[in-house]
Amino acid sequence: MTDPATTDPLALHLRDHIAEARWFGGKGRDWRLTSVRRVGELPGAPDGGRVAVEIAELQYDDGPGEVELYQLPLVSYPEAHERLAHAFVGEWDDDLGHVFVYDALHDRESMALYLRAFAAAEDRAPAQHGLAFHRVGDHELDIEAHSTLFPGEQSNSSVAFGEDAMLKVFRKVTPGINPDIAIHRVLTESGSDHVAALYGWVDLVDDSAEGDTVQLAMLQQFLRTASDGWELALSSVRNLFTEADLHADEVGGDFAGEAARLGTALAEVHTTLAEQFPVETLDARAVARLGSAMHGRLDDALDVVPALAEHEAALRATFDRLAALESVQVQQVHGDLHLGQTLRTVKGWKFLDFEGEPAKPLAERMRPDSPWRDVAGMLRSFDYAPRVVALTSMTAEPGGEAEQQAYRAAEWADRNRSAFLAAYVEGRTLTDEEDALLQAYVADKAVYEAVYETRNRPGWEGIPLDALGRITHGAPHDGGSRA
Ligand SMILES: Nc1ncnc2c1ncn2[C@@H]1O[C@H](COP(=O)(O)OP(=O)(O)O)[C@@H](O)[C@H]1O
Ligand SMILES: O=P(O)(O)O[C@H]1O[C@H](CO)[C@@H](O[C@H]2O[C@H](CO)[C@@H](O)[C@H](O)[C@H]2O)[C@H](O)[C@H]1O
Repeated sequence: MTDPATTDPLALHLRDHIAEARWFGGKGRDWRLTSVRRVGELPGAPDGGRVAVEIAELQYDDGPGEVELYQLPLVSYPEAHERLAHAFVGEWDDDLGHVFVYDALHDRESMALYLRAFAAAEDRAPAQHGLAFHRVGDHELDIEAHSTLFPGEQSNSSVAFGEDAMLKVFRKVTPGINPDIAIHRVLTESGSDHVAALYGWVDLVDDSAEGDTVQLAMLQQFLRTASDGWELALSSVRNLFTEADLHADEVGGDFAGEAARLGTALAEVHTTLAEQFPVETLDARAVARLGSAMHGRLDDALDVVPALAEHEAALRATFDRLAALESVQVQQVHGDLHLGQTLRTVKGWKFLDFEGEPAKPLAERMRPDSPWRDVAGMLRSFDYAPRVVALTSMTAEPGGEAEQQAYRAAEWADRNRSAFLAAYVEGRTLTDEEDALLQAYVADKAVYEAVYETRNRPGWEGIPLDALGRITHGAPHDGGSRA
């Protein structure tokens, strides 16, 4: 196929735009832009311009024909706009004449069109211009609110509307149900206190998308005054580290109360998800497959992180213990939980980003899993927080500050893991089966992290590797509450 980037001016400019975008997940890989398709337009015209949603299809040439779709809302104006210079995509001729094209998420006029389209929509709204805007609940949107693009966008782009609402525009899109929208919707409609309420979403309704809807964006409550759980945990650790003579339970910034509240909140979310989505019992064969999947991930990880070999035998025994269980109950879970996916508000903890692991195919992300996967994700995060503070602040003197900090890091992690877990299970002791599941999920996550850190944050791989050293030597609170 001819690379459209060599012929079409839009594609030519989009290729560079995508390559440099922070949300583009294929950086460093060998890829081509195979098509760009205009799938819809926003009703209304800002300053004689047009806001259109383009879907770019990318093909990776370094793997077995992998294809990805990326969403680009673009605004075309007949004149250049200096205020949008930082969001400039390119200029070319199209049916509007000569146009100056910008990333619409940076443009208040364009984002106001989104807000108005939501305000005009009702649930199950018919598609307009290829896009269908849906509403949930009866929250009255502040349609005068100005938009502000969130700094530090990662896999997606989020825009706040004043203090009222937040639009998350999914960048990499896949035909089918988006778990973030589906789960937020169910939790909102069932009155859960532990998510930012869903106000609406946008679908692309398009025959050429092989009959499948593509979910493009979601609008939700903006938790303006909320604090990021990861940042709160880091500042609690810093407090501990500055009080050299005090223990974790004696310093002002002790996090254990918050950790316990997080445990309770997660248990409540799991209960609601179990009520609202199907719950299944995996039989012995399916459980064995769960164990095999963990072995398989370890096989792959060993190629990337040779240091894992030291823990291989013990890890395999941990996975075999899970694989030997007669049955396992599975349900809808978060799937990618860590402290960075939590926000503390005056009304308690909220969980964010129910997209699951972005690297997994969509169908797999909505597949029921054990709730212990989410618990394990949080336990790993409590291990990370003090290690990250120590890594970024310690002076590595043997026998000096470094050793003392390592000791205190372990103390902080133990205290908060225990508080979280005890609250999650309401103080009871884990059964043998639960312990086997939790140990296996914690180990599986740490193996994943060893690969993630090796690829993304060299210097941090010691965090999961040290944890694996402890886990495989039976440390009590790294993955269980029974010892
Ligand atoms: N409803 C909300 N209100 C306020 N801030 C939010 C809200 N949802 C997410 N955020 C902030 O935006 C950041 C990115 O959100 P997230 O859902 O994790 O997006 P992404 O998929 O891009 O990672 C979060 O770290 C959080 O700080
Ligand atoms: O935020 P994502 O859902 O894309 O998750 C990826 O990035 C995370 C890092 O931001 C990574 O999480 C790991 O590091 C965190 C500290 O930065 C720590 O709290 C987590 O426990 C640890 O797993 C996550 O693994 C990766 O998938």
